[in-house]
Amino acid sequence: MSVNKQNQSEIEKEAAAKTAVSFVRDNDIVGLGTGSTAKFAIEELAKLVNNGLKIIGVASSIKTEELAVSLGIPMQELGKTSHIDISIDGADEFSETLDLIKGGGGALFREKIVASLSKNRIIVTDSSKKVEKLGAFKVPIEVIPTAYQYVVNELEKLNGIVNLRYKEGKIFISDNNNYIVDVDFGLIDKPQKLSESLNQIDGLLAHGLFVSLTSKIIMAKDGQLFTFSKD
Ligand SMILES: O=C[C@H](O)[C@H](O)[C@H](O)COP(=O)(O)O
Repeated sequence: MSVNKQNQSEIEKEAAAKTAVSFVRDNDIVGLGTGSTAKFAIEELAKLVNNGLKIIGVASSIKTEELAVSLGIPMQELGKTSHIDISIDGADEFSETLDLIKGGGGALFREKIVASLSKNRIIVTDSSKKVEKLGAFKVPIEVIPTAYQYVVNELEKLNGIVNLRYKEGKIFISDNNNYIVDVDFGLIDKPQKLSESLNQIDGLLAHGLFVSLTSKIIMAKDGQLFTFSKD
């Protein structure tokens, strides 16, 4: 990406994130996403908290927890949370049907739990994330190491090309001490069907296809805001 394109994408991410934060109300329990776009939302929320907004944050990753705590946002453990009023998170790809691919940063499992607990699920993105059909971005899948080879076999039966994720020369380990595989299924015609097939595989903890888990997507492009929602 050229420097200008990169700047443009950062500007778009920030604009979308700040808009999403305007939906947060006093006393909300707020799900905090992971990644470079969610980070803008967390920083904006922290400013409001320091000016008196009363919220409790719930983090979708260790990195987000550390950031939110360092900025002074009061936090509650995900495992002790039964309800989230609003969550704000990023995505790696989205379609106008509000289906997403997430997990580029490896946080998909906790992000899915946060989204599942949330009443109002807002996704914030720059314009590079919008696609006609999901699938150019390989689907991140979290795998319990003991089941690794079995899960690979099952993913190959679904015509997936499986790549174990590495970081800095070492196998990437998720916040939950599992592996991540990035799986190329080609362009995905039926995300719901693929999601259901993946959900059947023992040892596959979570996959990055988010279907029916989004209320609204806020995308910024060329200084304008675009909103995608079911209603
Ligand atoms: O695991 C990471 C998350 O799903 C992120 O929300 C996703 O990768 C988008 O990240 P970014 O906002 O940095 O593009």
